[in-house]
Amino acid sequence: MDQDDYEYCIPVGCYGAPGSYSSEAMMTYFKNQPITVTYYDRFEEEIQAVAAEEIQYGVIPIENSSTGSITEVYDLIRRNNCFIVGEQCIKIEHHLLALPGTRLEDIRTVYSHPQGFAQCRDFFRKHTDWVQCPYFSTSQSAERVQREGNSTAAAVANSMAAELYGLQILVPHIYTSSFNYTRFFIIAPKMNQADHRDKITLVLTTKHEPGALYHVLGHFFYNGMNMTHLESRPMEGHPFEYFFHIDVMGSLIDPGVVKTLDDLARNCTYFKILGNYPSDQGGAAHEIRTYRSEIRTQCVAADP
Ligand SMILES: O=C(O)C(=O)C[C@]1(C(=O)O)C=C[C@@H](O)C=C1
Repeated sequence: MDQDDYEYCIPVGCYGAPGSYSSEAMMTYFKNQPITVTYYDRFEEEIQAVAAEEIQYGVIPIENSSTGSITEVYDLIRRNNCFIVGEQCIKIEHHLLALPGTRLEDIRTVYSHPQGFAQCRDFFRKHTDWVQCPYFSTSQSAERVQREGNSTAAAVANSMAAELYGLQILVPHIYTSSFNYTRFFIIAPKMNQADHRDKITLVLTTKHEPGALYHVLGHFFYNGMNMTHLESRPMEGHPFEYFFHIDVMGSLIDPGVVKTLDDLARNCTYFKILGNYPSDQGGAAHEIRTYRSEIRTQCVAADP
């Protein structure tokens, strides 16, 4: 590789370390594109690096299908000057990893990202004598078990981490829900201008009065815009008042969508578009849509 090749690489930030689910999402999203990766221990450091334009993109988890939103990331994206330019869903398959030769009865301590523990709640209910130690990412938890050479420790992480850090899969598939997916945001210092962007993420506040949110939702309903996510986050210093983070299908290229959002913004006390980007159409997103329509069909069949 010569100097020109290095200059061509896209600088991407990623949470955790090689083998983290975030790195899996990054590799899927940037497949076949030359990237140079900087890993971050904390979501905040990564988001600030994007806002400061130290990296061109950041890959960061936003919500899990079983345990819900990674609320800290919502707050950080809102507070820092960065935009959502893409999304990537991946299937999450946690295993219990330990040093080769470790027996299940030897385990005393388990390391993982808090989401790893939350997504394997039923498994850990059977092992209440183990100390659950929240650590950075799942892959850093695996790396710690290897580095410390501790045969009473284990980590919750994926098979890629097992391979990278020389651990054995002591108990496979320890996640509670077999339908376990995490959605990641791809963030950047500037908005995505791609033609095929079809999803909008925005944040707003309303007056503290009856029906305020109902009127917000009405704008989407009357203009045929499908809302796919609503998250309320507390407003610091204003007890029990909220920022509403909303994902809705639409493109800012469409004048009808722009008019709907203009009208909506006029009725809000705060309004910011955090991104307009192409929705994930990949394998995991397809599995989720298929599962959803199967469930809907079953519900209709059960309720004639
Ligand atoms: O720890 C990792 O490997 C991560 O990429 C973080 C993270 C998360 O924060 O949700 C990502 C996906 C899984 O849901 C579990 C952990």
